[in-house]
Amino acid sequence: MALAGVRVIELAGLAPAPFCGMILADFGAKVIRVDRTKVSMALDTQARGKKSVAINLKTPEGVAVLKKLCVQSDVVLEPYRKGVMEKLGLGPRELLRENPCLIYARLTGYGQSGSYATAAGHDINYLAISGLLSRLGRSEEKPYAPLNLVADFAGGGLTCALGIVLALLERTKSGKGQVIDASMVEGAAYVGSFVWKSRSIGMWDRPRGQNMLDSGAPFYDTYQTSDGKHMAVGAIEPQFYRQLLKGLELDAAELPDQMSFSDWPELTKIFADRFASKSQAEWSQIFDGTDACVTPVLTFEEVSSHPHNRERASFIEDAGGQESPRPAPVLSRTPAEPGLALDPAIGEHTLEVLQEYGFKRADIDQMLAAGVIEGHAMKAKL
Ligand SMILES: CCCCCCCCCCCC[C@H](C)C(=O)SCCNC(=O)CCNC(=O)[C@H](O)C(C)(C)COP(=O)(O)OP(=O)(O)OC[C@H]1O[C@@H](n2cnc3c(N)ncnc32)[C@H](O)[C@@H]1OP(=O)(O)O
Repeated sequence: MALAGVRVIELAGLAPAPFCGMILADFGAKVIRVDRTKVSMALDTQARGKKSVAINLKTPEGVAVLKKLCVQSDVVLEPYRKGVMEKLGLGPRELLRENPCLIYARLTGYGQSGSYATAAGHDINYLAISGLLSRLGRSEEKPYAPLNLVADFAGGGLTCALGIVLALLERTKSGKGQVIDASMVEGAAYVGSFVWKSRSIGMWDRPRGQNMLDSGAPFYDTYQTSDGKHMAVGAIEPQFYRQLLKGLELDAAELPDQMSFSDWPELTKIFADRFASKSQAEWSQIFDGTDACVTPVLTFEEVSSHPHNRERASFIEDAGGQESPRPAPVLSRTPAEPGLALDPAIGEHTLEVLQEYGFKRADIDQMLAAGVIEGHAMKAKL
């Protein structure tokens, strides 16, 4: 796998950093998640392929253990508020001094500088400050955050993973590590570059929810079918739009022009009436195999059995029978090989990992007894 041999220490976090760690693990890195002690359940639902060690960082011994793990690794991924790692004596200055090859990734909402740097926040706040949230939502409605996908995952975890991979690549030339300041505000804004930069061609001149790609256009929206399901329509280009009209059995000559903004609400009603006349399965049969850019809106229960997804094996099942998406993209020679085992319990690999990193068994036992670290026992308590 592409990242085989890369050792990552991931400090347990809420959602973006765990996703970043899972991407690295999916593509072959050895990712060790550092959990707290005395917690009964991991909140990390993105733990595929990771190992878990439980360390109490409120003890000097615990901090020393983490330091030893970090300086022997390639990457440290930390999801805390600015200043937390410095307070522990584990800031980038300290760790890079001991291991100049270390890549130190800091994944936060607001970044390491600026007046919001130490403020608490979540995806919706970062999205708001990026400007993007103001553009999301339907006409005459308040801004609407599309789950926590944009800032936490696209602008956060994924962008941070890109930063880590870039730093690993650069390190092959310079031999040096570096610090990655991954701000979810900036990551989200960057993911939104198209929106920013396509203002120059008038793509977003109209209010929220009245533009081509924000549910303003009748040919780029979802429609309810007679069985209460939905179809997604993305027929932008004229040749595809013609096929949409053909499938809907509508005559272009009797309709307003596709790009007549003022007629979009009327056209949307016409399309809505048509879609409401047949079931999702009937519309799928009509549009499958055409270039009308019309597809059924599938539920999570339906995706893996859809022929296209099934043919590509786009979804995988873990040992507990839970389905999830296969890692993307697919690399031809060194594809990801996602672990299918159940997610690690907290501290499941403490002993194994510490021994691998050079700790003596007697020292491990002494730290276990003192509550500095926790091991397998936690699994039984879950
Ligand atoms: C009813 C509630 C149920 C909750 C269920 C949750 C289910 C998951 C839901 C996922 C929702 C995802 C949402 C939508 C998101 O947007 S997640 C993104 C959140 N934002 C970020 O990650 C940005 C960066 N992080 C932060 O800004 C902050 O960490 C935070 C998220 C605001 C949380 O702040 P806060 O809890 O005060 O923590 P921090 O200031 O980071 O400090 C962490 C403290 O914990 C300590 N710590 C860490 N590891 C250990 C350890 N192993 N052992 C002992 N202590 C540990 C650190 O030392 C630090 O302590 P201290 O410096 O405060 O004394």
